[in-house]
Amino acid sequence: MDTSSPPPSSPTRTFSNPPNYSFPHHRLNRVLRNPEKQPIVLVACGSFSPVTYLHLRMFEMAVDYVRQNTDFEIMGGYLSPVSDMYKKPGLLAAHHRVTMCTLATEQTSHWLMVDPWEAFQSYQRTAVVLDHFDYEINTVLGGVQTPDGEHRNVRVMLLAGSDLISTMSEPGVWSEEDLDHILGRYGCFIIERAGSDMDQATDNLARWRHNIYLISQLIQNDVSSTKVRLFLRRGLSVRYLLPSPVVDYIEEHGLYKDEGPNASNSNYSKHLHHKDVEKAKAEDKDVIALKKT
Ligand SMILES: Nc1ncnc2c1ncn2[C@@H]1O[C@H](COP(=O)(O)OP(=O)(O)OP(=O)(O)O)[C@@H](O)[C@H]1O
Ligand SMILES: O=C(O)c1ccc[n+]([C@@H]2O[C@H](COP(=O)([O-])O)[C@@H](O)[C@H]2O)c1
Repeated sequence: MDTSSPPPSSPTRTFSNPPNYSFPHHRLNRVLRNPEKQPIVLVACGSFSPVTYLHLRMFEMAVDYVRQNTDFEIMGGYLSPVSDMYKKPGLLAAHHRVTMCTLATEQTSHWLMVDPWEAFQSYQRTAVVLDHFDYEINTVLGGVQTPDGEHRNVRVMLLAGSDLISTMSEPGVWSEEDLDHILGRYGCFIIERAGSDMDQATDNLARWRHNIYLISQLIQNDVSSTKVRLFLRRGLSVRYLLPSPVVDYIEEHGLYKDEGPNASNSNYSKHLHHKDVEKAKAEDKDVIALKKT
């Protein structure tokens, strides 16, 4: 890794903030431990309906990978739950998803944060979300410092599962310009996901290979929010699949007892990925299996 390469400059976009919004940075490390390293921040975009231990584990896997294989230093990590306007089936209202992510990060982690910026407004493309982080961290906060007080810009990087990255090769889901922005300018860490071939997922993204870091799952975990929602609908326990405060919150508020507001939403077809079709098929199989019990 060439740490002398210039960090991405702040974008020229203007951003619309939700009412009463302030960028969370209470756990952002503002001083590099090692001045030779390039400071980065990890951003995971997704539905988080609900957040699971696997979503949190993705960050820990990235920490180990970064320490062992790169010249980066991680200054912070963020979950960025998607807007209600994404209208994906099973997508619970943003305030519940943000609260669950906040419970999970504040009560089980010392360094992860939740940014509600995209959740509480109209749908924002991932390229715009990453620009928002770049703007807040490098332009508004002024980046970070070395132990000697030298300024450094922080590189924002996407953290995603291999199912999400494989949608980047599917026609009509992501714009070419946005892919170049996300993978060319920022870069990403991809966590292997059961049922999603990592090499196939990145085959068509070869021109950005230098900015794509593939992380194998050494302990396989195929928990998904879809399966958790299915269990909850069937009255099955999800304890120890999700952080306890999240399970308690779901129980207290009686969440996920039905299929949710977007169950048969045809508008979502714009975003309907191959992986969702596969998941829907798997869910059908699981329902049949559960009915037999
Ligand atoms: N088991 C997993 N292995 C690797 N990555 C995962 C896993 N579960 C989720 N992710 C990643 O976490 C991010 C957020 O995912 P998301 O909220 O869509 O979770 P999900 O479990 O895939 O949800 P759903 O089942 O509702 O589609 C995405 O980048 C996704 O690829
Ligand atoms: O920016 C895009 O064009 C784009 C296209 C498809 C998906 N995304 C983002 O990827 C995430 C996918 O979440 P999910 O739950 O559908 O796996 C979510 O944060 C979306 O906003 C983003």
